Amino acid sequence: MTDLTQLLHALPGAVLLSRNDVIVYANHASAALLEAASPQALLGHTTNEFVHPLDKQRSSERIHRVSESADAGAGTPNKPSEFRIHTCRGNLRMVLISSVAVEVDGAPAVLMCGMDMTHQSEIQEQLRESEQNFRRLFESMQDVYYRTDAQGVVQHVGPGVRRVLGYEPHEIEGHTAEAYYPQSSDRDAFKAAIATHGEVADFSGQMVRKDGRVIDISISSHALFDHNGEFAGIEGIYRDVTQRKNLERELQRLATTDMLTGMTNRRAFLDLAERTYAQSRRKGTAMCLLMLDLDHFKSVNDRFGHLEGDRVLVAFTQAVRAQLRGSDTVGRLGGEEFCVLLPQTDTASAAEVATRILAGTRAMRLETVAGEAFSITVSAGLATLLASDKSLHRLLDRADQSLYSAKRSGRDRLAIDVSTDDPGALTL
Ligand SMILES: Nc1nc2c(ncn2[C@@H]2O[C@H](COP(=O)(O)OP(=O)(O)OP(=O)(O)O)[C@@H](O)[C@H]2O)c(=O)[nH]1
Repeated sequence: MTDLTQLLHALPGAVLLSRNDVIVYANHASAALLEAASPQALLGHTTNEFVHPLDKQRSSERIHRVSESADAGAGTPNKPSEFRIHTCRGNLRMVLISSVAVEVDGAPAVLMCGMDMTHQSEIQEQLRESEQNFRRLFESMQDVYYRTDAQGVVQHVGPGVRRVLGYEPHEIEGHTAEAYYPQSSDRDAFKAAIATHGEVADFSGQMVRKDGRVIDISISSHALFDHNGEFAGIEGIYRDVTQRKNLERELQRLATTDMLTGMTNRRAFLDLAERTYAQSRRKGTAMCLLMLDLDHFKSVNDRFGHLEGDRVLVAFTQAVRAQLRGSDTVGRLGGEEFCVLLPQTDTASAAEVATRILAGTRAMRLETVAGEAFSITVSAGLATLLASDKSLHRLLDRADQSLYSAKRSGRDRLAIDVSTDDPGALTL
């Protein structure tokens, strides 16, 4: 027994022996755990003295049960359980305790062993706190987190989906993501990008909300692979960028529109004409430019004032617009000079349009705010894209020259570029 006592003293785990709840033996590790001066200092104290008031009842019940479980000898140890313990110095510790009924020197006793879990408990608390922080962040995130399987079926979607798409997460989970894309081409382009690069960042697309409204979204995602390297799905986030897109669209509109007439401004018109020119050359399709310039517009300003002049410009551009197809574009090149871009149009058709514009302008019944009636006329110069044209500027120049010739020969008329080899080309 003496040898065994020496061994128990050397044991790193805390061991206590109690009889009628009074400590009759304590090893060095238990003195260290309870911050007692020595093992002897613990003798005569009850074990319950050290237990935190909130854990006292549970502790007494367990010791009572374990004592009763013994039938004339060693009983079954109870399951280890954590208890808050106050040390002799008043420090709080979390201790994992297990006890068993024993018989020592012919009398029943309870043998307890304890392990200090204070540190582990702190780690758990930190983990819990970090988990709670993560959850809070996840719940309040503006972005919607989502994960699909290899077939595109949504496995998980974050709570942000309520705000962005108006659905509860469970209404989305289990369905394929395709259902929420108004244009399948968006989803196809997204899948192709993921297949090629394994990820996409700030990918633009559109989605349909539960209430039917189409919103602009931006997606950042990456492909998932299983441990065999097989494609296992997609994980990422998307966010509602409708406001940003609307703002961008508005800025784009402002940057490309002439404020007075609402027609395309000079820079945007020339950009579009450049693109149309390149496309016509590539595809070998026809294209015409029609230059328009109001006649003696200075006299309108001089007679009625600049504001009346502005109203004439607005009325004139609306009258021009009314004669055109949706694919034609009116650009305000400056002042009272306009240009009409007529893609996929031959000279004869463009001349018909020009003649209608001239007649329409002539027929406009204008009236000042003060009620004075007047009318205006316009001169037009038409040029058709030629195989020999090396740049858009060549075409613009020829349309300009024609306009000059219309002005010189009396105004209120159309002049067609004479260098055109189109058989429908005429100088009116
Ligand atoms: N009201 C108004 N007038 C403008 C605007 N831009 C240019 N103008 C005027 O348009 C007139 C153009 O005059 P001119 O270039 O001499 O040409 P015109 O009088 O139309 O004569 P022709 O072109 O030779 O038939 C000038 O009086 C400009 O002040 C505008 O935004 N608003």
